[in-house]
Amino acid sequence: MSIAVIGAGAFGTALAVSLAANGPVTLWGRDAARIRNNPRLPGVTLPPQVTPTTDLAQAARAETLVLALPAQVLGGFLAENAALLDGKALVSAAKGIDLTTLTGPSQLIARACPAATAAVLTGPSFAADIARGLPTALTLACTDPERGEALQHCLSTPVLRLYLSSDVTGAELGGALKNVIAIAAGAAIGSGQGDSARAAIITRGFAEMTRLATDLGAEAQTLTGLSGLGDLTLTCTSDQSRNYRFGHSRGAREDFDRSTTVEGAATAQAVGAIAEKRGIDMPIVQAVAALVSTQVSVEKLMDQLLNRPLRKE
Ligand SMILES: NC(=O)C1=CN([C@@H]2O[C@H](COP(=O)(O)OP(=O)(O)OC[C@H]3O[C@@H](n4cnc5c(N)ncnc54)[C@H](O)[C@@H]3O)[C@@H](O)[C@H]2O)C=CC1
Ligand SMILES: O=C(CO)COP(=O)(O)O
Repeated sequence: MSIAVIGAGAFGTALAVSLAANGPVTLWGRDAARIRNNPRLPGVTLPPQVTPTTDLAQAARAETLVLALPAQVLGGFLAENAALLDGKALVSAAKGIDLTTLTGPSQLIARACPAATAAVLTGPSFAADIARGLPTALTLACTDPERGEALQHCLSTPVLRLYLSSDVTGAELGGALKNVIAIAAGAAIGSGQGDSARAAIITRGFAEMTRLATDLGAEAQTLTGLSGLGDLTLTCTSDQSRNYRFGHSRGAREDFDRSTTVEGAATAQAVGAIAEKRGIDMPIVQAVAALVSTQVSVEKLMDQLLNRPLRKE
């Protein structure tokens, strides 16, 4: 199966470098100079098996396209390039919910490219770790069992181990929601609330993730896997996470580079809107939505969370 990675940011570049262990890979990006020398992934050079290109038609000749674009640009990109992409196997690596349509990557693919096979690649994985060839386990979710298995095999490498799931909704919601909770965890640590408060945010955040995902048709078990609890743990506890660092900067009242991709910010607002519509209690997500869209302080939001009525676990 020929492979192209679409999007030459940190994650797309890391995936292309890793997948080169299996054979040739095309890496598409908008800027030729930045594809070869990605400022978001310093020190990483493309192996000869990776062919960089700015020609989307050339990249789209591959049978399998891994879409490594930010969640908020994915819908527009798919709509604009549907003629080239429809009918392919489209594997989204984006972790977010689209703020315009309030849907995840698989629905964006289905809407723009109805003849495509949609799959989701998600789970605990920092681009820098993957690019360095460190061992990583991910979830590959696809509703079609045969195509899912074929993708699992073609996208696994000796150090990148993919576990197959048919629960696309659960897998993509786990990846999207953990970013929101990571912002909350970072904010708690940045504002000096301590490690115990972070553990409470991770645990109660996981309860919120499961509540929403199961309401939307996901299996609860998926949330306990790599794409849910696995990625939540990684992202809430590592300085490598941009979502965590963004939350930390808000808590510590420090500056943050606004050009950084922080998927949890828009996703908090999207999920807040979904939760409100469906009457689902998601106080941590709503607090993060307020944090990213207003000037409210982390301390005030913490007070609001702590002053909620006591309840059963
Ligand atoms: N960096 C990481 O460690 C991981 C990232 N991801 C996910 O991968 C997705 C991409 O993230 P990163 O690569 O890290 O972000 P990034 O900020 O490093 O790169 C984003 C890339 O998208 C391109 N881009 C932006 N708008 C575009 C458009 N309209 N058309 C075409 N290209 C466009 C940019 O030029 C850039 O190359 C996100 O959803 C993220 O959550 C998933 C796992 C790990
Ligand atoms: O998704 C990731 C790790 O699994 C990367 O997290 P950040 O986007 O917060 O850096």
